[in-house]
Amino acid sequence: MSSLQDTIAAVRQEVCRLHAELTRYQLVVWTAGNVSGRIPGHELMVIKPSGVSYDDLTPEQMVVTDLHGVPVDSITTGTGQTISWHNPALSPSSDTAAHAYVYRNMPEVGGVVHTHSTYATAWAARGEDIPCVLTMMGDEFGGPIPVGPFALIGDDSIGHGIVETLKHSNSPAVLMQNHGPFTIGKDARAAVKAAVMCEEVAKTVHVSRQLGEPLPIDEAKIASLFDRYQNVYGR
Ligand SMILES: O=C(CO)[C@@H](O)[C@H](O)COP(=O)(O)O
Repeated sequence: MSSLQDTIAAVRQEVCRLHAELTRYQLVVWTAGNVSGRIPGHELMVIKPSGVSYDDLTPEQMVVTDLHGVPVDSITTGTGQTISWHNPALSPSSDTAAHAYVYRNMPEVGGVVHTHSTYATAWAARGEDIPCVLTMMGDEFGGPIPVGPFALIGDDSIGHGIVETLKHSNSPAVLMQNHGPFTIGKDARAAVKAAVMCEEVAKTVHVSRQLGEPLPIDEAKIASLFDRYQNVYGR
């Protein structure tokens, strides 16, 4: 087996496994959320099939597509060698074009996640950024979690909204207006972590607002928190 086939098998395994984290942290209901991962070094990504229950997902069902979201089952290398793999007879997620747009336009991104987690989606429905009023937010998001534009599902308009919003932000999460959170990371696991943290802070800031006005954290302290967490924490 070529190293590309090994890499595809490993990313399929990881992307499949990470969907169990979406249910473990109660970020999704039914089939309403998806994880994808880039195949490093190739114009390829792996994403879950559309409409399959999380409990039934297997690594072999993860769909390999190009970075326009079109399923592909082989590539021809620069040396003329054809490398092929098996794709399932399943459509890729309805959010594939959005994920693919992010990979095309943010080369540093290796994983994308979408959920409809309750509190983050409630903020998205109101079209309001989540203000940075928690040290956990300074750590993970480096500022507020921004709202992206309303966009219809199916083409790359969601992807365009994600990229245009996140390129002006430290945040790995964007709340697409009236829709829900999309998160990015250096790999699929990091994007899942951002989705978990996004829901947690959306809930806490909402609860805090019920009690009064949360206290802001000044910009310099947010920058310091972000720098420590991104460059020192866990090393
Ligand atoms: O956002 C949406 C629809 O609002 C999607 O996330 C789907 O609900 C999940 O679809 P598949 O990944 O199963 O196509």
